[in-house]
Amino acid sequence: MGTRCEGLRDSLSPIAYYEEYSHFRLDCLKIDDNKELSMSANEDLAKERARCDFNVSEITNILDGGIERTKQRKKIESIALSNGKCCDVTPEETLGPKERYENAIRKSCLYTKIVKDQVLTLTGLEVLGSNSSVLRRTADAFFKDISPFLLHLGMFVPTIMGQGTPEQQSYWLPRALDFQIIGTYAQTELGHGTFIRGLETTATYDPDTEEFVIHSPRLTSYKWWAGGLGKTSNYCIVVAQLYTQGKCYGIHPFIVQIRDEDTHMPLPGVRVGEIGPRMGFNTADNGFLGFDHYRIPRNHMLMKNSQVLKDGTYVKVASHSKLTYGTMVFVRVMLVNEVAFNLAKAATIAVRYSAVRRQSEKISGEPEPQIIDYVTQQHKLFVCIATAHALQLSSNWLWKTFSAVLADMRGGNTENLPELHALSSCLKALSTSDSAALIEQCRLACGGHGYMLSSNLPLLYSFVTATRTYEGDYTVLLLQTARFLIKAWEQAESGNPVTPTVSYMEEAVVGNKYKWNGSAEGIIKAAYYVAAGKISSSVTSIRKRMKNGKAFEDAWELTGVQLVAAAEAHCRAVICDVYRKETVRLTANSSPNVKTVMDQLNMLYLSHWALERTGDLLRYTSTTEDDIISCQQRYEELLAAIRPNAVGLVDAFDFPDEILQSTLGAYDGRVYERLMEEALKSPLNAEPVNRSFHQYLKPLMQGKL
Ligand SMILES: CCCCCCCC/C=C\CCCCCCCCCCCCC/C=C/C(=O)SCCNC(=O)CCNC(=O)[C@H](O)C(C)(C)COP(=O)(O)OP(=O)(O)OC[C@H]1O[C@@H](n2cnc3c(N)ncnc32)[C@H](O)[C@@H]1OP(=O)(O)O
Ligand SMILES: Cc1cc2nc3c(=O)[nH]c(=O)nc-3n(C[C@H](O)[C@H](O)[C@H](O)COP(=O)(O)OP(=O)(O)OC[C@H]3O[C@@H](n4cnc5c(N)ncnc54)[C@H](O)[C@@H]3O)c2cc1C
Repeated sequence: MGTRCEGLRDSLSPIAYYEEYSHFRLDCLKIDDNKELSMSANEDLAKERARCDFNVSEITNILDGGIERTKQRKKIESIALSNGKCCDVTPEETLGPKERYENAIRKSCLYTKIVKDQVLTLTGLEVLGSNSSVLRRTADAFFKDISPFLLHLGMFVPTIMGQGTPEQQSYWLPRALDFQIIGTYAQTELGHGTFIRGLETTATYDPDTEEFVIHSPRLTSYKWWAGGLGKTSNYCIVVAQLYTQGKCYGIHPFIVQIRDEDTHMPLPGVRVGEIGPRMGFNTADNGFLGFDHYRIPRNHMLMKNSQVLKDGTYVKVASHSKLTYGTMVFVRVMLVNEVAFNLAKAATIAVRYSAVRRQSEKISGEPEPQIIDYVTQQHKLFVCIATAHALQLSSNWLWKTFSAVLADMRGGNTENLPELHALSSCLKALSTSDSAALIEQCRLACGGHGYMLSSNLPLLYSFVTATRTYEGDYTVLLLQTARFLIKAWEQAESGNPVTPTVSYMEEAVVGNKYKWNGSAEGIIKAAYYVAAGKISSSVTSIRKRMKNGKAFEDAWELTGVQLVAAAEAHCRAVICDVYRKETVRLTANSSPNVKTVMDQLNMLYLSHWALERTGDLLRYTSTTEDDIISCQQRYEELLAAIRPNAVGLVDAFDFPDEILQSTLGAYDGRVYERLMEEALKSPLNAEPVNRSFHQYLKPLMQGKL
């Protein structure tokens, strides 16, 4: 049998090998008819569902944005899931890097075809319309890691939409949306990611040929990181320093063809490849890209915000200098939704597993309790459910804000752009950071089994932790928000009006201390006072340092730790506020039990953060130790109140098993059976004896090495 397994690899292509391989590995181990692998659902989970006291689909509808949207989502999911072979026969994580990439391309094409042929035609939807989050969610039934097409839809297409003229859009968008070309977004270089004004790739206009010459002058100017760049894309957005008539006009976006549309060979003057193994994103062929005096037509510069005329004259069209950064703002807004979705998956896995898993003894001799009955476990898990709600509702609110500012800008009004930039920066920073930390908390809450890739928690973590870095690093984005906050504080101090999200400053600049009251509104107000206190302390530090002779830039830099904390506190207060208001608004017509459980989750989130920040509350408000004690007591009561509904709450996220892709989190709770089934798929189990025994172990053990 072992010989049959070993011989097969040589005779088949890698993918065929892996598909074939899985069919007989069970007979290699002779356990394909193992009677112990029960097919019945877990009884504990069934009991949990029976004790849930609210209507699960009501909360599903709230999270989806209404009953009609739930229906639409389910329709799209069922079309996609019933077509095509969603899941891998062999887990993708057991494949080698090349096979894994090839498999990801196979699945991306399969999914794209299903979407194009069936979802779009049947439902009349647009790929990037209001249902993009549903397409993104459904895609997870096909990919455990990342599709190499993510950057095409996530950044290449949005950049053309946001930065191209109407003519450019009508030329490029139909080809891109029909997947006749596949693109990515190459901005970051080996030497610079954060400081984009320092990018080194040049685009020099040549009026004689009406072309731009794209060039990478040195190693550090090589583009680095773009997803789908290594092997998949034949076009990309390249962000480069624009030179015309001997002058540099700063960074601008260009559409650059990098591979032949027929042969897919890199074009002369283009050096492109994949950057090598990474902590995650291993199926996304993140790439490098360099140019040797590579020429592109003049009209491949995206010219909505500024233009280079045929004679080389530079014309600025946009009224705001930072509109070139528009794609980043758009993606930051999208990412809040993205991480809320991934956190909801992790919470579903960990809560269901915690209802199935029994461990230790609470009382000697008694049956082992479900681990979800330990209050410490509830403390780890329920905040994850609450945070997923908080981020989902904040993301919907941010999207509305983004759309309103975009509409204003279409009419030439960029007045609200700074506030949008400050908001999207801090919400991106905090949502990605919180989600990464809480997904890791879910993994830890699942003990040893959480460490299995088949639980899907490590993959979720490796994906989400990257979101904290890409599209603007956490610290860097909070410092951007801090710039806005400090200016707003100075405006409030001098009695000038400030924008809505910082209106709390008008009251706080007077210097009153806020008296704690444990209501939801009271905690939110206290959170705003903490933010105001931290902003005020930062302003004082900067002024003191400047008084002592420091230049503003140095004083700012030396106050950096406080500024980041101030921006974090501001953003936390905004999330608390939005989460509260949206919960009240969205449950106004809900049944009483739905209202109650949504309110409990909301209060849990607010109390959790009050307790996490007791030092700040004691410092910046009139909160007393007794107030903290009663807040702690309320928090523990909430854990107990939520406990019976915990499984119902994660069921309300409504993830089909195909999307969750987790041995620990499946709806039926057959955790141990699934763990064994997945273990048996390990390539190492395809043969009873591995050849390394004969090559190395046996000679070592017999002293013949
Ligand atoms: C159909 C088939 C399907 C197939 C299968 C596919 C599966 C998918 C399915 C569906 C998909 C649907 C789509 C879903 C999308 C989901 C999400 C998408 C995920 C995409 C993955 C992305 C991967 C990663 C990509 C990247 O990382 S790209 C690179 C990003 N890089 C950065 O973010 C760099 C960060 N740096 C900066 O932003 C800036 O340099 C800076 C830090 C802001 C500093 O800039 P600088 O010019 O130096 O400014 P300052 O001097 O600091 O400030 C001056 C001034 O400007 C203001 N400012 C700065 N930025 C902005 C801005 N953006 N807007 C407005 N104003 C800005 C700043 O506040 C200052 O103002 P003041 O002077 O007034 O203070
Ligand atoms: C998985 C993944 C996918 C990516 N995909 C893409 C893509 O498709 N296209 C693309 O163009 N790019 C992509 N990137 C690159 C990404 O946008 C950058 O890595 C990110 O913007 C951070 O920049 P950096 O790597 O230069 O970090 P750095 O800026 O070098 O940061 C390193 C450290 O320095 C600190 N730091 C930097 N500047 C300051 C400052 N002013 N003040 C205080 N601290 C500072 C940071 O906080 C951080 O701790 C991707 C990255 C990853 C990890």
